[in-house]
Amino acid sequence: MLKTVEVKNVYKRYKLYKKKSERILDLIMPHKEYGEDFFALQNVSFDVEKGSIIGLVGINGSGKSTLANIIAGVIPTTTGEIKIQGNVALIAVNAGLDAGLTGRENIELKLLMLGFSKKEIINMEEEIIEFAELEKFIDQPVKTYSSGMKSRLGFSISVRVDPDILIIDEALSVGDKAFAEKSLEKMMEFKARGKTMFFVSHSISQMKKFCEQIIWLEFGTVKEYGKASEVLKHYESFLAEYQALTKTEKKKYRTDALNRQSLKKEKIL
Ligand SMILES: Nc1ncnc2c1ncn2[C@@H]1O[C@H](COP(=O)(O)OP(=O)(O)OP(=O)(O)O)[C@@H](O)[C@H]1O
Repeated sequence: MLKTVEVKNVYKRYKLYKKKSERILDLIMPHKEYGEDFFALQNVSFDVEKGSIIGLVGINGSGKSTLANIIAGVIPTTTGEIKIQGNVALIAVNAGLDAGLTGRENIELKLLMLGFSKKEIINMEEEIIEFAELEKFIDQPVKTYSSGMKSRLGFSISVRVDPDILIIDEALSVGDKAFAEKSLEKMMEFKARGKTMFFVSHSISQMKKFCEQIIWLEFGTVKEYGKASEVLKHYESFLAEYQALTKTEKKKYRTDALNRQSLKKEKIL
């Protein structure tokens, strides 16, 4: 089978600064290493076959959005390799929308950037506005939109553009139920057409309905990758155990993991 996404030994490091002055010092004197290294992703590797529907799960801060953004090319890796066959669209709240422009201007800008002609844009525009249910508001600045409206606009542009790989990051959780159902139908259509899709959500029931495989991230590393029914079963029992911890135990669990994410990786990076 053809691989559409290959992720190899990917690390993503963020610098955490205690004070603004530290950030500035780090910029002007990088050799002194101000700030603390924090690895949102550590040694992440996996392959995805064309037409797969992959769910990304993990508790808050486990690195799902970071990974989604890296696959979409929105942010770079620190080290590691990403190979993508085809074009990718990321749907996330606010992703790729310019808040100062109107909804219509955002549609036009995005389509122009993707290389569509003026004539094609005119044809696509009305369909996008209708699907997003934004008719009356389309000429208002995006900064006046609710998060549901932004998510509807982002979703509608991305699906109309018809990408080879579609990444949906929690986008459905902010819209209303009717739009979520309409979007799910659209995603089913994509699935039937053999597109590759990544789906980030905290909703296990949506994952069960939709995904064939699951990547479970835990504090920046891949804990499990495999058949959805199996990985979700393990993830659900982990969640039950985690939720049963006392507040202090939960805090310790998170602190220990966060400390592991801050360890120096000098040999690798
Ligand atoms: N720009 C940044 N600078 C510093 N740390 C960051 C930055 N972006 C993300 N992080 C950290 O990286 C880790 C992973 O974040 P990410 O948003 O990918 O997690 P997530 O699994 O999507 O979380 P959630 O389920 O809460 O959306 C978190 O600890 C987060 O605080």
